[in-house]
Amino acid sequence: MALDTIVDLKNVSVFQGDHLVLSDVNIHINKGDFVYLIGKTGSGKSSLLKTLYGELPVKQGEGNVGEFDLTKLKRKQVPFLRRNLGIVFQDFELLTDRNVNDNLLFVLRATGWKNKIEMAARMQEVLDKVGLGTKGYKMPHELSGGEQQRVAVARALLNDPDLILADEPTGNLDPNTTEEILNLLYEISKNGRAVLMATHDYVHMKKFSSHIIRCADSSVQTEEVRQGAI
Ligand SMILES: Nc1ncnc2c1ncn2[C@@H]1O[C@H](COP(=O)(O)OP(=O)(O)OP(=O)(O)O)[C@@H](O)[C@H]1O
Repeated sequence: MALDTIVDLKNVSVFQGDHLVLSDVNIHINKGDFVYLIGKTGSGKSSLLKTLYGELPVKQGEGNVGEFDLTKLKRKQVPFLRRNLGIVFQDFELLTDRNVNDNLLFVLRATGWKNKIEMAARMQEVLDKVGLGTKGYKMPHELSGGEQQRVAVARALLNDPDLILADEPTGNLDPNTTEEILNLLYEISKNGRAVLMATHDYVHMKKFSSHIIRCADSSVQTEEVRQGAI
């Protein structure tokens, strides 16, 4: 794979059980790319993301995410794949019984960090990056939806992933907050990572030049889009 390649799928079929969701999927994502994943409800967006984070196996075709060959991925390797990814969901999925710092600490510990000073420094770094440098002591319920999603983005950045996968990350947010989160994800992609984001939000999509992957009729098409072109 070329050095800048983060995702490379060739003729991949995506199954949910025996049900063929997508066939002949060809996708190439490089460092710096900000890619929207669109398509009607049930067209296979989440299934495609699940394939990329090792939740659904690649049984047909060839697939690589970073250094990982998805066709050869064993169950026990999935956590290592996920350490190289940041995943953000629509409903934030923060642990509600602990504050922001402890949410981040939980992930650091689960991914092998041991040194307390290094962990504290990394947590501060990612919170600063999402503009929540002073809110580490807050409980999730003390934060707005947009702030909670920023925490989820901070959490996704902890292990400095090459690829952020976001499944409708702005689905529960108002338009202004949506724009803030999109700006944040866009900026992250421009710092040498890639972002693949499933969305139904066609309005905000116009704001960025980016690539689009469209799921329809059991297949995907890739399009390039310029500002205002949709
Ligand atoms: N766990 C599952 N078992 C079996 N079939 C599933 C499962 N999850 C999804 N499917 C089916 O796979 C197809 C694709 O679903 P998927 O969730 O990937 O679509 P989506 O584009 O993400 O939809 P949405 O926009 O509603 O999130 C649908 O037909 C759905 O019914």
